[in-house]
Amino acid sequence: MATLLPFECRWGIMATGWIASEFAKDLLAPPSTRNVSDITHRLVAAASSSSLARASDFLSLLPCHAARAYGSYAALVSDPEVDVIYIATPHSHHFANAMLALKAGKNVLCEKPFTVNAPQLEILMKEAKKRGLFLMEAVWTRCFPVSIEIRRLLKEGEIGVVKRTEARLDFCHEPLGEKYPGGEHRMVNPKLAGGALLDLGVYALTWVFQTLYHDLPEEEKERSEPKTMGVMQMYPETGVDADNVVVLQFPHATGVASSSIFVSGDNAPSARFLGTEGEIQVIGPAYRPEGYCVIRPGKEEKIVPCQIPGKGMFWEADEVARCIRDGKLESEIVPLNESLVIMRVMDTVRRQNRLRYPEEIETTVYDEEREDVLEILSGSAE
Ligand SMILES: NC(=O)C1=CN([C@@H]2O[C@H](COP(=O)(O)OP(=O)(O)OC[C@H]3O[C@@H](n4cnc5c(N)ncnc54)[C@H](OP(=O)(O)O)[C@@H]3O)[C@@H](O)[C@H]2O)C=CC1
Ligand SMILES: O=C1OC[C@@H](O)[C@H](O)[C@H]1O
Repeated sequence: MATLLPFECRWGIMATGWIASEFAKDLLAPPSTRNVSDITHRLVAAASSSSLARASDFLSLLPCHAARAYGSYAALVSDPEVDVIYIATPHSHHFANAMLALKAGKNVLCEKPFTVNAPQLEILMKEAKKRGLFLMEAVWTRCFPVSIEIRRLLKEGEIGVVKRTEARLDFCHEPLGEKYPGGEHRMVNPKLAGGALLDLGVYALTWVFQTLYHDLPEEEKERSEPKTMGVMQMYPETGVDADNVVVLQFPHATGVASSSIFVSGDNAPSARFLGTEGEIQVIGPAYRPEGYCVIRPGKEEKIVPCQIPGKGMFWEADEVARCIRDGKLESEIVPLNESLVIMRVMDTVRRQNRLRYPEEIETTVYDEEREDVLEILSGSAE
């Protein structure tokens, strides 16, 4: 009997910072450790905009001996062996970097938040569609089996009708002054589109949208874009938001999403789905759910821990591989339109709080010279 070989997805990694390295390690973990046998991943190449040596160093720490190192992103997107580019640069650069990859004919998985604003994302979506390429925001959380399981439970009425979702991501683990000296770190740097909302709030909003919007019938989604009201407290040194609370009014339910670098996380659940017959709580941080708890009046609490054999980024990579294998241009788990609606919500909250980034990174104009402009702007040019 013929055995079907797994589909091999060939990756190029753009940038060599922290998350690029975490992603690469997960990508190269044997799929069997998570009971996956239909696809495999190969890391074909990685590029650094700083130097070729940095890309080589990055690869030398990984078990991928034949992978090629490039000293520019342009060289990476020209590699004919690469099927999909994973973009792991700061927020400010996503639009230009994704355009570079799409224009070179590459499928794209782009780190969160997708872009600086919704109009930039609309341009990326048009470009991908025009070229018949796959495009997805790397909201890895959505691809966790536990997220899929929670969505199923809510859909099946485990806690009745969900009337409110509350989600939060508070990320102050150290005194702020020590963590972000000089305000240069991407978390607080306006030139890199920093701030709690774009960096962390996107996860809290993801839980609101996965539970109050994702499973609505398509024809209902258009009239269900929520009314949005958000407040922010600013990081004094740089003027980006350090703390925010966003209230979303859907026709059928309410969402509250908050995120902060001022507040330290505690043991409270990172998300609560409140229904007419009980609630489900997410255990673990909003970006990396480790389990859930079902609470119903008069019944025993049910705690369900979920195993994560690694960091958990392989599940989004698996989703990308399967979509590419099946010729899909977008993922049903992380749909483009949902990323766009969330981006619009973040635009609204920024407008309400007068948080605007430098024009050079809010722009919807793309030209190849932009790469240099961005480097000068963020002070990273050598
Ligand atoms: N999914 C998740 O859990 C996480 C996602 N993220 C997201 O990943 C992205 C990157 O975050 P992270 O890895 O922490 O950031 P890092 O600062 O560690 O890395 C960013 C990399 O981008 C490249 N880069 C290109 N231009 C610039 C520039 N002007 N300034 C700084 N870096 C530049 C650099 O790589 P090179 O020099 O090689 O080109 C740099 O190493 C962000 O979008 C962030 O929101 C971050 C953390 C967790
Ligand atoms: O995406 C993220 O996840 C949580 C943190 O590790 C990180 O700062 C943020 O960018």
